[in-house]
Amino acid sequence: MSLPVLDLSIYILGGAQEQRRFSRDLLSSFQAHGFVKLINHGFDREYIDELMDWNQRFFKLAPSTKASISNQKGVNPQRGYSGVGGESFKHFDLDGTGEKFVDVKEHFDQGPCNDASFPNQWPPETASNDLIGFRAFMESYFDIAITLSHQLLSILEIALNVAPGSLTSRCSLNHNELRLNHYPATTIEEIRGGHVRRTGAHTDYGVLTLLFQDRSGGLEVQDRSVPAPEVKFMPVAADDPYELVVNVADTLQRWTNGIVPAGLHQVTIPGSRRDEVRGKLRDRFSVAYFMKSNREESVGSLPEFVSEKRPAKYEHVSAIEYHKRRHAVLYA
Ligand SMILES: O=C(O)CCC(=O)C(=O)O
Ligand SMILES: [Fe+2]
Repeated sequence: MSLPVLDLSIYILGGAQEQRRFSRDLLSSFQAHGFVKLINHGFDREYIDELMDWNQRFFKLAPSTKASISNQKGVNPQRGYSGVGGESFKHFDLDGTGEKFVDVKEHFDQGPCNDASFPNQWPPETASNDLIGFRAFMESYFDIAITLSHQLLSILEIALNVAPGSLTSRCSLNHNELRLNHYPATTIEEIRGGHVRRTGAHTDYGVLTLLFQDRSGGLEVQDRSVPAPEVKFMPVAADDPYELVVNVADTLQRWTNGIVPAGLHQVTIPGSRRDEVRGKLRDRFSVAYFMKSNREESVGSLPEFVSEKRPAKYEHVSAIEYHKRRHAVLYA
């Protein structure tokens, strides 16, 4: 089975009927998989190539340069560089052994420009480190992704039959986050060995996540056709790095009172190599943009989605408090 691929230009250029159909298709893919793939999303190929190029250039920086902008470990939103082993999604320990896994990835996290509460940390840009223009590009990507994420959320409002702005107004401050991921080269043996992974199974905390991935493969989403309590995953094809992978995250699940559940996902051995017992895995790059709620907004069930038949499942807690609670587990 593969994820539905939707063409956003059908919505943008279409009439009312095409727009309604697109919004229904978006919602139904989210409900079936927690995920969808988009083409004609507005980012052209050169721009995505450039994004992936900056991603590679950032991680080629000297370890001491990356360390000079280290993220301060803790519950706050991440800013700057995190090295291998910084995170471990132990709480989604699906085999129930309670053992700690190390996620073999390094990442760079960025929040809104001029965020006084959680300021960004930028690497020095010099001719010798090949990074001149990094910050300007990353800030431009952050801004364009704001527009796209709002557009997708407003399309979902149509499908969910709620008033325009019911969801998007809760994201008006764009307290979003952008992450560059680098998974260093490893081996199949090491991952099969059990204590090393790329990214353990998890859901994202925000509203929607927009992801570009290179051609390496390894991203998997939960196969919801398999009944609980069993959890099985299916690979997300990685043959087209220009497709945008979009997934539902916790806040949207909570706001909609479980009507649009967050997509559980992980990064592991690529699907095409699932049957191999040994061999090298080349390094992998991805860029995740997390659309998030305004920090002080509640991430409890919204009244629009609560009824006598469907009582509220999610308590009212602010988005920033929710983020901190999830983060506390992440670094546990
Ligand atoms: O690298 C990927 O494809 C997924 C990354 C991811 O799940 C995340 O950064 O939250
Ligand atoms: Fe994720």
